[in-house]
Amino acid sequence: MTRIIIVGYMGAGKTTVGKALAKELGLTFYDLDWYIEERMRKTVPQIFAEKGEEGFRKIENAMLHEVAEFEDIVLSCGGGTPCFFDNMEYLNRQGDTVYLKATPDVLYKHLKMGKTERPLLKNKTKEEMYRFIEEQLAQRETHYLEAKNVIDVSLMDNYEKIKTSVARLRELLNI
Ligand SMILES: Nc1ncnc2c1ncn2[C@@H]1O[C@H](COP(=O)(O)OP(=O)(O)O)[C@@H](O)[C@H]1O
Ligand SMILES: O=C(O)C1=C[C@@H](OP(=O)(O)O)[C@@H](O)[C@H](O)C1
Ligand SMILES: [Mg+2]
Repeated sequence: MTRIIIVGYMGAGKTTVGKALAKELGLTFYDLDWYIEERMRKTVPQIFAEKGEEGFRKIENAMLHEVAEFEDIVLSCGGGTPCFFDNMEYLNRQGDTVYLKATPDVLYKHLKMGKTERPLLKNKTKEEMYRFIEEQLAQRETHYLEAKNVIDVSLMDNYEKIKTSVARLRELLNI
C-alpha cells in the first residue's frame, strides 16, 4: 500500500507536483483543498469568509482524517495543514510524508504567477506579501520539518522544474 503525503508552504508546488507524481505512478491524486471544496460544496475562500480561519481549520482537520485513510494515493495538503491540531503527527503515522521546501523568493514567484485565490494573501501589496511569506514560513517550518523526507525545490534548475521535482521525489522515496 502506498500513501505519499506532500506538505509545505503555499506556492511550493504541492498541488502541481503531487498531481504529476500520482499520474506517473498510477496512484489516485487527492488535493486536500479540492477535497474540502467538493465535500463542503464551497470554495476555500468562501469557507474562510463565512467561518473564519478557525472554522476552516476544524473542517480541514475533519476532512484530513477522511482522505488520509484512503489507500494507494498521493495526497497534497494545504500549506497550513501540518500546523494545526496533531495533523503532522497523524500524517507521519499515515504515510510517507515529504516536505517540499522552497525559499521565500521561489514561493513568492510561484504565488505571483498562480491563479488560485489564497485568503491569507488577499489584499496585500507585493512588499507585504513577500514579508508575510518570510515571516510565516519561519514560524511554520518546524512543523514542515517533522516530515520524514525533505526535498528542496529551490535548488533545481528552472528548466522543467516540475518534472525534476517528480523525479527527485521518486528517487527519494525509492518508488
Ligand atoms: N516545480 C515547479 N516549477 C515551476 N512552477 C511551479 C512548480 N511548482 C509550482 N509551480 C507553479 O507555482 C504555482 C503554485 O503551485 P501550486 O502547486 O498551487 O502550489 P501549492 O499547492 O504548494 O500552493 C502554480 O502556478 C504552479 O504552476
Ligand atoms: O497556508 C495556508 O494556510 C493555506 C494554504 C492553501 O493551500 P496551498 O498551500 O495549496 O496554497 C489553502 O489550504 C488555504 O488557502 C490556507
Ligand atoms: Mg495546493
